[in-house]
Amino acid sequence: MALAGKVALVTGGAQGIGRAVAGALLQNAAKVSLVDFNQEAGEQCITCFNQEFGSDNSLFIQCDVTDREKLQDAFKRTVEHFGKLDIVINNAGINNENNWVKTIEVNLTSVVKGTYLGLEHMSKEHGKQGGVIINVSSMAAFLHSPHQPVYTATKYGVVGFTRAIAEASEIENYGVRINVLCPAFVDTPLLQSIDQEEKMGKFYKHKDEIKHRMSIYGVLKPSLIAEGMLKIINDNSLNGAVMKITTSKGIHFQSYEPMSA
Ligand SMILES: NC(=O)C1=CN([C@@H]2O[C@H](COP(=O)(O)OP(=O)(O)OC[C@H]3O[C@@H](n4cnc5c(N)ncnc54)[C@H](O)[C@@H]3O)[C@@H](O)[C@H]2O)C=CC1
Ligand SMILES: CCCCCC(=O)/C=C/[C@H]1C=CC(=O)[C@@H]1CCCCCCC(=O)O
Repeated sequence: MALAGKVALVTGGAQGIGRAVAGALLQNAAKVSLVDFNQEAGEQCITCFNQEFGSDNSLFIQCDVTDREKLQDAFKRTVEHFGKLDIVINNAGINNENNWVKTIEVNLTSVVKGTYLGLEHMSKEHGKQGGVIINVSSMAAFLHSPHQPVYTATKYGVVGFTRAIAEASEIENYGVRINVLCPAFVDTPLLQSIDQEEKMGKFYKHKDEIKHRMSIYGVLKPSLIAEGMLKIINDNSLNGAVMKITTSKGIHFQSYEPMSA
């Protein structure tokens, strides 16, 4: 998919990985709708994007992705503002083992809802033109963290859901490619949650073990994750792909044995 003129909706787009991929999309002449519940970060981000890329190419919508009606409205407002939708990046995520119900709601339930909303606005079954959806998981889906069991579960779930709905999209000819991206540790504010007992709960005592893993595996730059996302968007052959991004191997893909009878 050529990016110029394309419209992308990015959840969690106000900071971290979401902001990085939004900036990369704007640099390639796409238009972006940032859906984030952090009003201050969203306004600050949009101010920067408007200065760098012009005020007609970015939109900030304050929205908690766990509020289904507000998320549905965010998609509707994005299409009303830009006239169409081509790319959805379900990126918003948290690390909160203390409030693990919320973690499931943000990291998994909202990714499912965002995927279905993306299909509503892009799928040929709804008379639309097709598009691309990227769901953000984690390398925790391959190297589980004993100190983040629910975070790990949500990221496993995002991989499984994405692979399944991608095959459904192919079978039903939705015209929408759906892929999942699994980064290792990335240098974003999310990592601050490791030092927050209110987020880590009873696993807080293991924070130094997580930091030790970070020292072993390294910490990636958000720009590399954005590079991986653009690769997925630009490669029309990718559907149901599981992209992994690590310090040791860079951007690569998980391979799976064909399903046996
Ligand atoms: N930072 C890391 O080491 C890694 C992050 N990831 C995943 O990447 C994604 C992005 O994470 P980061 O950029 O690192 O985090 P971040 O905390 O820097 O940014 C996340 C953004 O999502 C927003 N957000 C959180 N909950 C929301 C909600 N309920 N509604 C709307 N917006 C909400 C936040 O306001 C923030 O702007 C997440 O899914 C995370 O699990 C995956 C692997 C590693
Ligand atoms: C800690 C809060 C933010 C969580 C970010 C995240 O998703 C972390 C994932 C890590 C959890 C357990 C792990 O060890 C995950 C990283 C695994 C990296 C594996 C790299 C392997 C390699 O380089 O070959």
